[in-house]
Amino acid sequence: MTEVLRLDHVGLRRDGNAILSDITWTVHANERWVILGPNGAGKTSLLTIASARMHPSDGSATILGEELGHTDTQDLRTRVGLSSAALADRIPDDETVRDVVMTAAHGITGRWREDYEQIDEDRADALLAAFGMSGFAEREFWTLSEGERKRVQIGRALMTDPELLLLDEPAAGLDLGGREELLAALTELAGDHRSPAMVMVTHHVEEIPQGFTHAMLLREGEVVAQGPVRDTITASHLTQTYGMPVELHAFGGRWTARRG
Ligand SMILES: Nc1ncnc2c1ncn2[C@@H]1O[C@H](COP(=O)(O)OP(=O)(O)OP(=O)(O)O)[C@@H](O)[C@H]1O
Repeated sequence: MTEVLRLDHVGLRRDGNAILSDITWTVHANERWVILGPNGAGKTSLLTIASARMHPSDGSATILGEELGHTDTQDLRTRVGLSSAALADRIPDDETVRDVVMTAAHGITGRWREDYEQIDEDRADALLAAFGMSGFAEREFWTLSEGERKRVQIGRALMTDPELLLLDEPAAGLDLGGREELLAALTELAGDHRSPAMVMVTHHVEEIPQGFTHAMLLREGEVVAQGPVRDTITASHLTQTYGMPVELHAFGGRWTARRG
């Protein structure tokens, strides 16, 4: 299966601190990864490298066959879909929902004088429909609820038909109903063979959608465990990752965790 992402001994340093250390990781086209780890473990930093928005300090990162540092990252970024709080914060308040999705075609937030074709508008509308947001296309983004915003952001991340989809805490801030709806949408996306490779960061094993195939556990910038989801999401690995005894239960293809 095609390799979409390969990190070889990647390290990241800021102000003399190691944020990521010796990360070696490969993602293939048919894989759906979940990344878990405590606050500050380096999850967002890892996605920032995987989305070609930051270069590693050590090692090499190859995204869709292009090695960072030896390629035009502007082009590469349009081939990687990213949904993150940092990106959502850059969306102007008065941007319409359709434009939030459509402007991803130009890799920007905030519609200005770019040219869009009917096909762009049709794709944006189809993505909004796929995430149950058809009736919201003309609304201003700021008027949406947190759950509605999250769904629009994932639609936006898919606008360029990316080969790699990165979701940073897509269920953060959602209520129970909103979370379950989003998980259903992600489960459907994960199960569709036309979907891109997916990597999702989350804080909760409860938020791992069914159909996710692989997991990585990070602690203090280092990999504690990675591999097929059933071998990786274990009580013993979570105990190591969070530095406290963790009790893990599986029920109907979903997990739940608490202090053991
Ligand atoms: N530009 C920067 N300069 C200095 N330190 C940074 C920078 N960016 C991130 N860090 C630090 O790197 C560490 C990892 O941050 P990162 O956001 O990747 O973690 P995370 O696992 O996503 O955390 P959270 O779960 O809280 O979102 C943190 O200690 C953070 O303070």
